[in-house]
Amino acid sequence: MHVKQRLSLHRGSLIALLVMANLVVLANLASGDLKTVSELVWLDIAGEGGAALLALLWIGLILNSRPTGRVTRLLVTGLSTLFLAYWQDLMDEFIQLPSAVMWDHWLESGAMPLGMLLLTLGIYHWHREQQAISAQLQKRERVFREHRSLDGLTPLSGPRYLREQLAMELLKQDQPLSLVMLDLHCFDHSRRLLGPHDSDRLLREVAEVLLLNLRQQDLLCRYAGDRFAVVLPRTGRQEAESLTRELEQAVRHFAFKTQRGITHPVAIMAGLAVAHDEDADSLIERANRNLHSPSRVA
Ligand SMILES: Nc1nc2c(ncn2[C@@H]2O[C@H](COP(=O)(O)OP(=O)(O)OP(=O)(O)O)[C@@H](O)[C@H]2O)c(=O)[nH]1
Repeated sequence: MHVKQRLSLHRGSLIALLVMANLVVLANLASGDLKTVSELVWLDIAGEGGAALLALLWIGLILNSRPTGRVTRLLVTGLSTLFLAYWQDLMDEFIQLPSAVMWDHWLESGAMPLGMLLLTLGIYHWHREQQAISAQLQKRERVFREHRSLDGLTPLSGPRYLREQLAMELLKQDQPLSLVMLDLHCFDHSRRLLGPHDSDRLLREVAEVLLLNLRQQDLLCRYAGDRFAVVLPRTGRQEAESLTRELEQAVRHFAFKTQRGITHPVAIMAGLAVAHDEDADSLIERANRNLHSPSRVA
């Protein structure tokens, strides 16, 4: 989003600040007299004017980088109040107010602590918001790191994780467990036809299609190059066969588009193994073997 678009989201706050700043100028002009040039103290003008300008700059930076909401409101209101205190301080340098006028003291001395208080509240909530965001980022970073160490191409885990998860599921002896191996048909041919970029994207998109067609409890892993493995916990033969058919159909109906917009047909072969009394490696081996058997099930 452009700076202009972002600032337009906060148009109300900016207009309110402009109106307040103008009112302060008008109130000073209406109540006091302009000082002569010889009465001006340039160092004070530079210091107070600089502070007011910095407060404005901070408001601009916050409005440009933050979404609307409570934290932004607190920060901007606090900084605007501080700006008004400095602004009145600056007016004092140009306009002499009669000693009977008290509102300028209130504006200078009252607005400053109020602005600080609002700013502190805003920073406190900003800090909490940042903690929540950091916690989420850490989680994502961990997931990303784990996945990266297993498979750099798809957002899936690799064969090591598959074996670990299968071993865990196989411990639950009272529940049926199925494993489906899925292998892209003639992927070597596709890779040569499509080139490395499109064939990589094909693998990623097939992984997404498969994920979309799985249930919450299922686990999809990338077993090797163009081979995927699906762990189906609490699933017996009949249900596993029906899920396998659905996965095959989903991939067959997937119209992969090359970079040039041409549809490239995709098909997948499946091998299903229902767990008996065995370990993860033997289950994987049987599912792999069934990829090449006409019945695809054992
Ligand atoms: N683009 C890309 N290709 C890969 C990747 N990993 C493996 N491959 C390719 O996948 C192809 C797998 O070829 P094969 O094992 O012969 O499989 P296939 O061509 O599908 O043959 P069938 O399984 O018999 O249908 C090889 O050409 C590998 O180079 C990868 O990460 N990206």
